[in-house]
Amino acid sequence: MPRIPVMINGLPGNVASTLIPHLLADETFFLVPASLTGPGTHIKTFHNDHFSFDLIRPSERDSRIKALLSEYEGLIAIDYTHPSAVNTNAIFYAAQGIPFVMGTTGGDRDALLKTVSDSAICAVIAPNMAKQIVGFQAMMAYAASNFPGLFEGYSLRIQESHQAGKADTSGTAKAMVSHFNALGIPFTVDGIEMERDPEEQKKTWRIPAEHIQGHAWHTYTLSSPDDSVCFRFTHNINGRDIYAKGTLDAVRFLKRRMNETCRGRVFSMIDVLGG
Ligand SMILES: NC(=O)C1=CN([C@@H]2O[C@H](COP(=O)(O)OP(=O)(O)OC[C@H]3O[C@@H](n4cnc5c(N)ncnc54)[C@H](OP(=O)(O)O)[C@@H]3O)[C@@H](O)[C@H]2O)C=CC1
Ligand SMILES: O=C(O)C1=N[C@H](C(=O)O)C[C@H](O)C1
Repeated sequence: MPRIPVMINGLPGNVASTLIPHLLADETFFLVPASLTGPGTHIKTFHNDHFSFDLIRPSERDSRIKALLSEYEGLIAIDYTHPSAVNTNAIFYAAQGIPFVMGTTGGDRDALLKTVSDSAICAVIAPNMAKQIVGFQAMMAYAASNFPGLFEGYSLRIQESHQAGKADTSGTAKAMVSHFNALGIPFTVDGIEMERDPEEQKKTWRIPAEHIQGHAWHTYTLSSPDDSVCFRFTHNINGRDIYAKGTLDAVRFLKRRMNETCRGRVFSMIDVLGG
């Protein structure tokens, strides 16, 4: 089987950089030596221990993409960029016929789905690529559709802590809100409590010092009206390696769907888990 050419967009960002060794170590993939980067990035190349990438700013991408697409036929993009870039990047991929895995959170999610469904490509879009968290999301989706109103009357607290540089409220936490709504709890995403203060993260949350710059801690607490019952769901991720495996699975999944001539479809990570 020929290798799948993969373009990691969002270098030199944190998650995009974390993916490099995982892609290089897997013989399914061929790493494209170029990456879409932000308008404020002034370096022209990004090197890590084993590889060097041309960084392409938004103003340059239209003139650069044709050559890349003819050299790396069947290219699939992985996007870990910035919430402000989600929609413009998706429009770019769709216009260029590039199937993509969108890990980036934020933006206008309805418009994002429409961009893909109106296009000739498919995409995997998910605010969390960590397979075990996706499994938890699938359990919540199952409960929401099979036991509507199960937690009626309960109150809900959603707390999340991420590195100070994170631009938006956790996309994972936001996605969970709809499941809790279906379970009978009126809650809006404005109610999500965000922690971005490194001092609080160390003192109150007890997040290890070495992960203050890269962590994703989430807790969902449900309390009965008289406080006699409490349910608490917690997933605490240190570092970013956990996202790599799911992302690579998503690329493989997407390649299979495109080979089956599937077009204009959006898949979630729950679809990817199911194969
Ligand atoms: N789905 C998942 O499992 C996960 C999703 N995420 C999400 O991924 C995204 C990236 O996270 P993280 O790596 O920590 O963020 P970083 O800020 O570390 O990296 C983002 C990178 O994207 C670049 N960028 C900005 N605008 C554009 C653009 N228009 N086109 C291409 N690149 C651009 C930035 O450049 P510059 O600095 O110049 O702006 C930066 O290099 C976030 O939305 C985060 O929530 C994170 C972890 C897991
Ligand atoms: O920015 C991050 O770091 C993460 N972003 C995603 C989110 O917004 O939910 C996934 C994970 O929480 C890490």
